Amino acid sequence: MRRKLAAGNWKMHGLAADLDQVDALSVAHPAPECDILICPPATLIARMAERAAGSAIHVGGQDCHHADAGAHTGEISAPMLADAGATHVILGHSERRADHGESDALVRAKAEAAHRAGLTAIICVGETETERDDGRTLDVIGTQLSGSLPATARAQNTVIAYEPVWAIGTGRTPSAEQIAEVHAHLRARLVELIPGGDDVRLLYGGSVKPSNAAQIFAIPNVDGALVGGASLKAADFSAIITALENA
Ligand SMILES: O=C[C@H](O)COP(=O)(O)O
Repeated sequence: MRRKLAAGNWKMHGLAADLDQVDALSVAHPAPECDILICPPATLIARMAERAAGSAIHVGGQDCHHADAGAHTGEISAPMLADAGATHVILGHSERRADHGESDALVRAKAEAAHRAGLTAIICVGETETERDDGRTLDVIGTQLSGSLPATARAQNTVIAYEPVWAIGTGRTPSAEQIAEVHAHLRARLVELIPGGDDVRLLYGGSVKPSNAAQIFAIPNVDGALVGGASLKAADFSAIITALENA
């Protein structure tokens, strides 16, 4: 039985005053029937981890370097994230793949670094609109998965997030059939690629909101969500968490 996961990605949003959201969520969900994770910008990780101590809320990073330490100005390593109180890290988000040219091989190296530091890697995959229109979605997703997944990946340290690039921040979502097709494909590939692949959690991400969460969580092989915009407001993220608990 895979425990569900509601993960919020704050992206480049959030100042100290926004840490109040953690208090609101921990009051609303003192003993949730799913895992709850917030990935704030790096500047807030340590303070958020302190704020979340004793609650059911986990804190994660949005990226890490593939090396544990070194002369890499501006970068943050996986051991640093763990030291700050993070338990998870998002890797290979399409915004990083697009903005920073991150390849599957680099994402894989980062995931290995995350595992060395004891972090759970949330590895993102997703097709562009052109790739979907060309009928290449499953090929693209399969290639990203096999290229980004390190040999160290197991259900205990790895989560896969399917995020169609065209659905991120757009208000558009794939049909239930389209999500089900991709998640079934990911599940089959995971079973082939790693021991215990059937137990790896698969998240959907891309314009998840309180109004569509229950419908998305009813889709087979959807074990939770990676939520962007709607995770910035505690009331909206709380409603999504509740939908996941009830799924
Ligand atoms: O990491 C989160 C995703 O990019 C989804 O973002 P969104 O919920 O704002 O569409």
